[in-house]
Amino acid sequence: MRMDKIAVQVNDLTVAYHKKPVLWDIDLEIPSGILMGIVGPNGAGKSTLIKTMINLIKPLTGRTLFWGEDYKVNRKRIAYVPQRGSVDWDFPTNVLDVVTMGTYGKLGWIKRPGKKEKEKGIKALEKVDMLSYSHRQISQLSGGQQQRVFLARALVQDADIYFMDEPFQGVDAKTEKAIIKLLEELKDRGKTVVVVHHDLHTVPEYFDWVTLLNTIIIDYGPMKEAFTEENLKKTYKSAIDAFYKNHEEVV
Ligand SMILES: Nc1ncnc2c1ncn2[C@@H]1O[C@H](COP(=O)(O)OP(=O)(O)OP(=O)(O)O)[C@@H](O)[C@H]1O
Repeated sequence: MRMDKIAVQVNDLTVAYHKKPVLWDIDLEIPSGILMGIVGPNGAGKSTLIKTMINLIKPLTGRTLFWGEDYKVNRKRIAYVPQRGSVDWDFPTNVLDVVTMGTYGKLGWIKRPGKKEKEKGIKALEKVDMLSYSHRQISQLSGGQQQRVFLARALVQDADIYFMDEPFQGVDAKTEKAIIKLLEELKDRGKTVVVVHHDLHTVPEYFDWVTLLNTIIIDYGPMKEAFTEENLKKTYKSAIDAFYKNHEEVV
């Protein structure tokens, strides 16, 4: 694969919490311009993988390169939408402010968002159908609305790579459709989109690449090649075994 076609390169990445490895010797190459799902059972290390790639967690070994360079060099080109549950929604701020704050990556820390940034924020809110909530406190939003606000915030950043940790969690079917449409639009504009996803049924429909993770990488690649029954069995085997062990008395 040519270097300029690879957006992200992960080498020998091992991560542990309290000395217990949760990611083991991860090697992964993500080409530019794909829409990729990361799947695996609960606790497989999906969120940890994304967070480690973008320097939020320090690995024991290994590193991640973006377009062949360190994360720090490319910080402004990388957007991250965390899991909704990991954010303090009681923070006293309104929807438009949260969204315009997404432009900080471009503004630097000192400058406050001005008229131009506000206009960008409004456009993004319009795109996710949340404009009428722009002055609402973020504590007064439903789960699906929070998710849309986060998406708008990522959109104003106008990054080249988007990492999203379970963007469909707790949203209704209509919002899910709207989000997937946006992700496809990003891809059509040449962006790289990486999404932690839970629902195996929708994986082939939503994404064109998939990574199967369970502490180690089981496989990754184009959907047809990687999303096979055998790979799925390998990925979920320990989870299935654990389920039957816990339910021995009832099965
Ligand atoms: N801050 C932390 N301290 C200690 N252990 C952690 C921490 N964060 C995650 N873990 C553990 O690391 C493992 C991987 O967690 P991670 O959240 O990356 O998995 P995941 O695949 O995203 O899970 P899920 O699908 O349930 O969200 C789990 O066993 C989890 O309990």
